Amino acid sequence: MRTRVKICGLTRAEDVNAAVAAGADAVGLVFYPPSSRYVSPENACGLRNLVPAMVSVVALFVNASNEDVQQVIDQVQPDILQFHGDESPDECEQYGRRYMKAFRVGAPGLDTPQAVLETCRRYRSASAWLFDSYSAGYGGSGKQFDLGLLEMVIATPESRPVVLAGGLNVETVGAAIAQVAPFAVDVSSGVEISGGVKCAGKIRAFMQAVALSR
Ligand SMILES: O=C(O)c1ccccc1N[C@@H]1O[C@H](COP(=O)(O)O)[C@@H](O)[C@H]1O
Repeated sequence: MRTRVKICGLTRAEDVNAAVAAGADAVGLVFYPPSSRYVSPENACGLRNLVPAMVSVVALFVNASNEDVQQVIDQVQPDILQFHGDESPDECEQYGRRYMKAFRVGAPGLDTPQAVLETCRRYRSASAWLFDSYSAGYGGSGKQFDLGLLEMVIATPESRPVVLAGGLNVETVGAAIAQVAPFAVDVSSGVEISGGVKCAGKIRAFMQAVALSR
C-alpha cells in the first residue's frame, strides 16, 4: 500500500496549488494563533476552495475552545479535524466529526513504548493516531523523535492508522517510512522556506522521496 502524504501549515494559495499538483492526499490548515502558519477562518475558506475533490482538508487545533472549533467546522467545512494539544477523547469526539489525535512523543509520561501505547489506546475513536515530536511549542518544530518509541503501537493489532510527523524532509522520510511503515506521513517545516511559506520544489522532492520509499 502506498504511503499517503499530508502537507501541513499552508497559508498561501500558491502553496495549496503546489501541494495538490504534486499529488498530496491531504492539506493542513493551522487554526492555532501563536503559530507562524495560522490562518483565520476567513482566509481558510479561500484556501479550502482551491482544494479539489479527492484531496482532504485537515483543520488543526491546539486546545481550542468549542466555539472556535465549531466556527471552523461551520465556515471552512474541513474533511477531518486534527487535535494537536491536550484534548481528551471526549473533547475530540464531541463534534461528531472524524478526527486525528496527535501525540507529542518524548514528552514526560510519553517517553516509553508502553506509555505511548497506553495513551493512544484512550483514543480508539480516532480515525488515525498522529505522532509528532515533543517540543517547547505544540508542534511544527522540524524535530524528529526516537522512532523506536512507536514499536508497541506498530505491533498492536488495535492500532489506528499511524500518521508519522516530526522533522520529516526529503532526507529523513525514506528511513522513517522504512522503520515505521506508517499509513501516512505529515510534513510542515521540511518543505518550507520560512514559517508558513512553502517551497514548491521541496514539496515535489518530498513527494518523490515518499514514492520511492514504498
Ligand atoms: O505547524 C504548526 O505550526 C503547528 C503548530 C502547532 C501544532 C502543530 C503544528 N504542526 C504540526 O506539527 C507536525 C510536525 O511538523 P514538522 O514537519 O516537524 O514541522 C505536523 O503534524 C504538523 O501538522
